Amino acid sequence: MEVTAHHRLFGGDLKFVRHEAASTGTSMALSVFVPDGEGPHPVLVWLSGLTCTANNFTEKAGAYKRAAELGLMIVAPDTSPRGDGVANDEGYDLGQGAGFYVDATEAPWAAHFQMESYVTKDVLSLIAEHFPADMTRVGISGHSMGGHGALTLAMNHPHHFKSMSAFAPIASPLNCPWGQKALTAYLGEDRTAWQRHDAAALIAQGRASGFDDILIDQGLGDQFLETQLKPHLLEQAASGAGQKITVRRHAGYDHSYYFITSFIDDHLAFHAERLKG
Ligand SMILES: N[C@@H](CCC(=O)N[C@@H](CSC=O)C(=O)NCC(=O)O)C(=O)O
Repeated sequence: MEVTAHHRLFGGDLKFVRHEAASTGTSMALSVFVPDGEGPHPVLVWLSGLTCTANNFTEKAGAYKRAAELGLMIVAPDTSPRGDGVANDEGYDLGQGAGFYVDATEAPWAAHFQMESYVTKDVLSLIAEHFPADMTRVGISGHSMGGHGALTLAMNHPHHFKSMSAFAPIASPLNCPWGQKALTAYLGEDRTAWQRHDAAALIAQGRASGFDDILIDQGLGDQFLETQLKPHLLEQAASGAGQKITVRRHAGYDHSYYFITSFIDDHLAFHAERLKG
C-alpha cells in the first residue's frame, strides 16, 4: 500500500492510498479518514456514483468534522478499475467510473470489473491490515449508483456490514435505464442473474431483516428521480416484507453533492448509533 497524500483535518488524518487489488487485477485508489483517539474505530464505507473517483466524496461531502466528533473512520473507494488496459465505453454510465459494484461475468468487462469482490474483499482486508479499524463494526452508505451498491452489498454481505443507508439510490436496476444498460453489459441478458443486485428485490425477499432501519435521503428536485432512482420501489418492497425503512424527501434538493453535504451528518449519526461498541 502506498500513501499518495496525507492531510490533517478536524483532529484526524486523511490519507489517499493506492494498492494493487487482487480482485480487479489493477492498481486502485481510495481515501481513508482516521479520527484521533483510541482505536479500533468503527468504519463507514462510502460508495460513490457514476463518473466519480475517490475524490468526489472526499472533497465535496464535508463529512470529516462530524466523523471526527463521532470517532468514525470513513473509507471512500473508487467506482471502477481504471487504466489503458481496462475496458471502457463512450457513455458516462458504463465502464470506467461506472462499475456498479458487481462482479462482471461478460467479456470484455469480466477481466477487471470485479467491484463487488473489490469492496468486500480487497478494501476491507486493506483497512483491517493497515488501519486501526474495528472490522466487527462496519457500515456502508453511498450515492446514486453507490447507493445501489451500498444497499445491495449490505444485504448480500450482512456478515460484513451492520448498518446501511443511501442518498438518492438507484432502487431497482432491473427497472431503470442505467441499471438495464450496465447489468446487461456486465452480467448478460439473463435477468435472473440481476436479482441479487436489485435492492428492491432483495428487500422484498426479506434480505434486509437483520437491519433495524434503512435511512434514505432523496431530493425532490433531482433530475434522475422519476427515470432512474424510483425510491417508492424500496418503500413498496419494505412494506410487503415488514421491513422498516425511512425515506426522507427534501423539496428543491437536486442530485449533487450540495444535497449530500446538507444531510451527511444525519447519516454519520445513523451509522455511529448502530456501530456503537
Ligand atoms: N454526467 C452525467 C451525470 C453524472 C452525475 O450526475 N454523477 C453523479 C452520480 S449519478 C449516479 O450514480 C455524481 O456524483 N457526480 C460527481 C459529482 O461530483 O457531482 C450527466 O450529466 O447527466
